[in-house]
Amino acid sequence: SPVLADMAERIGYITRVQSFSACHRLHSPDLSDEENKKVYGKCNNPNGHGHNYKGLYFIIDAETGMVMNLTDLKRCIEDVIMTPLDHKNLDKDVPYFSTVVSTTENLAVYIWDHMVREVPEGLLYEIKIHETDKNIVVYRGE
Ligand SMILES: Nc1nc2c(c(=O)[nH]1)N=C([C@H](O)[C@H](O)COP(=O)(O)OP(=O)(O)OP(=O)(O)O)CN2
Ligand SMILES: [Zn+2]
Repeated sequence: SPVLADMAERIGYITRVQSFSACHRLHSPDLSDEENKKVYGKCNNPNGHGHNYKGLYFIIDAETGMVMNLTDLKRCIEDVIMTPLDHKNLDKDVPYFSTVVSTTENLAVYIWDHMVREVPEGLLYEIKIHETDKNIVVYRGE
């Protein structure tokens, strides 16, 4: 019997939430010190600051009754998020952010670009990062 009736007409979404901690400083090498201070304000403080980020990863649609096996998704998240980012200084430890400002928008793009290679084609729907309880960024690969 089919794992899910008329699957072709249905789209399911799953989310796996993963928290990770990292520190950073918002600073663009393309701007002067004064411009950096003006654009990024307190987040340009040379000492940096930390966040407990919370990321949510939505994957869509499949033929197996599972959108994607959550055990496989957990492994992808480990490789894409936890190993390179958790307990790291984003600006110093992650080569990508040596030239790209470590805003949450850019972090979402970084995670999308790396995650999209690891999951079956077309399944990654959205990266949503909670930088703080109030600051939330969504990126859908557009
Ligand atoms: N567009 C963006 N703006 C800001 C980003 C960002 O990634 N994208 N990041 C920061 C800082 O990193 C900062 O840590 C967040 O600052 P703030 O808004 O002050 O954080 P809170 O939610 O903790 O603020 P409350 O004081 O609790 O309101 C800044 N801007
Ligand atoms: Zn910050």
